[in-house]
Amino acid sequence: MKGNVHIIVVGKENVGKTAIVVRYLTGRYLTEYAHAPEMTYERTVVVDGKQVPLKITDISGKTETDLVRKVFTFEDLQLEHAVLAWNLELNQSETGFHLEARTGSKDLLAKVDGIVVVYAVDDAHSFQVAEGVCDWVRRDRKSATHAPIVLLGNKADLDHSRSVTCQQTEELHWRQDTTYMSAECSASTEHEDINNVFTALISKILEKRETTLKPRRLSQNPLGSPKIIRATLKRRFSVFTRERTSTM
Ligand SMILES: Nc1nc2c(ncn2[C@@H]2O[C@H](COP(=O)(O)OP(=O)(O)OP(=O)(O)O)[C@@H](O)[C@H]2O)c(=O)[nH]1
Repeated sequence: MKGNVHIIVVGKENVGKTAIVVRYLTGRYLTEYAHAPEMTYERTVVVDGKQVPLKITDISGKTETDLVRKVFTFEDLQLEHAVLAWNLELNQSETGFHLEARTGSKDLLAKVDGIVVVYAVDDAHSFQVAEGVCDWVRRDRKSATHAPIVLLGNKADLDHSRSVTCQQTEELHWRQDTTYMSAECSASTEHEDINNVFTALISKILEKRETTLKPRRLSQNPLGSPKIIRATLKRRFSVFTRERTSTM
């Protein structure tokens, strides 16, 4: 296969992004993970019988959120959510404070093939963040980069302390978007659900790639059906027929 498939995983801190990625790639679950602003993993996976070179970037949700909140009064809630999930950094210069994408998130967004937005089912705020991020991504991305999005509810094993219902995901207005999918999983107890999510996403990306690359099919008969050809010829030659008739 030519070119790798690049997927990014984003979401509020502590929702289990790293746990999901590690579970998918190694089948293992660890209780603690080293925190890095951004980690990229590269593997070859088999999807739809094809060897797919895969790149997954796990973006930490840890931000200087409190500091950011103190300095900025967010008029745009979606931006606030994007800040929470995209690891934006607050920088101070002579002219004041600036928000900057520490990981080049916005540039990354233009280049990725698929996005997994994670929330935890026991953390209602993480769901709001995820929803805001999906809206922000859909609004921000260029029309040419309609990367499929998966909204993934993790920690499904914590059903007893659930604060996000399945109905809430179903009610999202952008559900009609064909590039959007939603699912739930538990990185701590299950491998299969996570595997299915990534497989479905990669499959969708490959399908999208094939339709974009496929050359436009030429019509079987470029001139049209015999009936149309006969009608066109008749129209063209009717001038001569009329002329001949008038001289008679
Ligand atoms: N109960 C339960 N705990 C989980 C699950 N997945 C992850 N965790 C725990 O949640 C905590 C956070 O997991 P991480 O994978 O580090 O979360 P993250 O979203 O990558 O966090 P940041 O790097 O801070 O953005 C860890 O203590 C995990 O053990 C899950 O499915 N169920």
